[in-house]
Amino acid sequence: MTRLLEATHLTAAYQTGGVEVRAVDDVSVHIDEGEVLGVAGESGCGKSTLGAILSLTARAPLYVESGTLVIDGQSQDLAVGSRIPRTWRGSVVSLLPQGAMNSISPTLRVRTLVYDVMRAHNARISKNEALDRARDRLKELELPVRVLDAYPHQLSGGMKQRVVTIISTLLNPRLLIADEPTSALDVSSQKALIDMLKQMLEQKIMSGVVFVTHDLPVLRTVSDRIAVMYAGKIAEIGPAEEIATGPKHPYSAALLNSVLVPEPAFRKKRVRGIPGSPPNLANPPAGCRFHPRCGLVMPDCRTKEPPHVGDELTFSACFWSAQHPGEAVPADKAVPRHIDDPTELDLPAAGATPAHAATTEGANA
Ligand SMILES: Nc1ncnc2c1ncn2[C@@H]1O[C@H](COP(=O)(O)OP(=O)(O)OP(=O)(O)O)[C@@H](O)[C@H]1O
Repeated sequence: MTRLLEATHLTAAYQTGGVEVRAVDDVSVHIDEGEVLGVAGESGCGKSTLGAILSLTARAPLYVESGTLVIDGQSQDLAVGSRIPRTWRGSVVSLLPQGAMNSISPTLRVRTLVYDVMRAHNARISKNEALDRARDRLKELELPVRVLDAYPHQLSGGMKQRVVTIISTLLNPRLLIADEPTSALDVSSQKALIDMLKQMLEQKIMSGVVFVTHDLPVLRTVSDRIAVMYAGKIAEIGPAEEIATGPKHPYSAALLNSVLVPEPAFRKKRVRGIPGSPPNLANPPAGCRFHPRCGLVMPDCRTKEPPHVGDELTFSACFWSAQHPGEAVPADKAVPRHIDDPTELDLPAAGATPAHAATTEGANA
């Protein structure tokens, strides 16, 4: 397998009103050519922020403190102050942002949007050239060329999302970062979009996809590997089937156990929520960030950073995994039945806004 992306030591924080929320903390991810990497985790765990860093779209109040991307042997430093060449955005990495299909202006035809996007990357491109490129792409993907003449409201939700995906990839980016692309779609439109993304990978329109969603069944269908994030860090990363059927990190096991869908693999399991709530990232717990909610917690978890057990493509960041290498977590042991000391959870005071309720507009706009 050829390596497409090496992203190392990514750290970024939101700085608002004197409070620093480190939403992604020393995360490294690697993607091979042709792979779809799914990113899962509860709301507020840093999925969209990771997407913003990888797609080079982080902007105030989100500041990248450190990190390097290597794509096709070209290295790019991401820390604040680094010069990011214009050519990287759109043609090396491209973002399909959360809610993109609802942010299309209702007064513009799709063809105008295509031209505006292409012109933003190449001021000298003619309208005909831009539209020819879009027409060819629609034909390659067996979609009707007449969508170019439509206004957004004339397209179904599923078609709108496929069109936005096509526009985001007109420059053939090496890596597409898709943030919750299927969340607002019905199941048949979800399937159509996933099939189209796979077709685009086969046709080498792009060479890899980072697919961010909280929807585990969708991730299992679309991803080759899944990264499970918790409180700004990767708890576990591994082949999608292994994560879905034999997770090695207690948090992955707990997350899977709380899925409420009638999928055959999940149907036999007793669905159980995860007690407590994710920590406030302005003040995360010491040691393993999941330790206050973990059923397999041991003394080291409270004070020490957990080791990565495995290799760079497949690992579980966990002391239990270090003692049980290769073993799946027993699902009924992943979380405690009760949490005796709720103060350990760093819950917000009554009436306070949880940290993860803040807007992400700044990061992905
Ligand atoms: N503009 C912002 N200002 C301050 N904090 C923010 C901002 N945007 C996000 N955060 C915080 O950063 C953390 C990570 O947020 P992020 O949106 O990346 O999570 P997520 O996993 O994508 O969540 P969701 O699934 O709800 O989109 C959260 O604690 C959130 O409160």
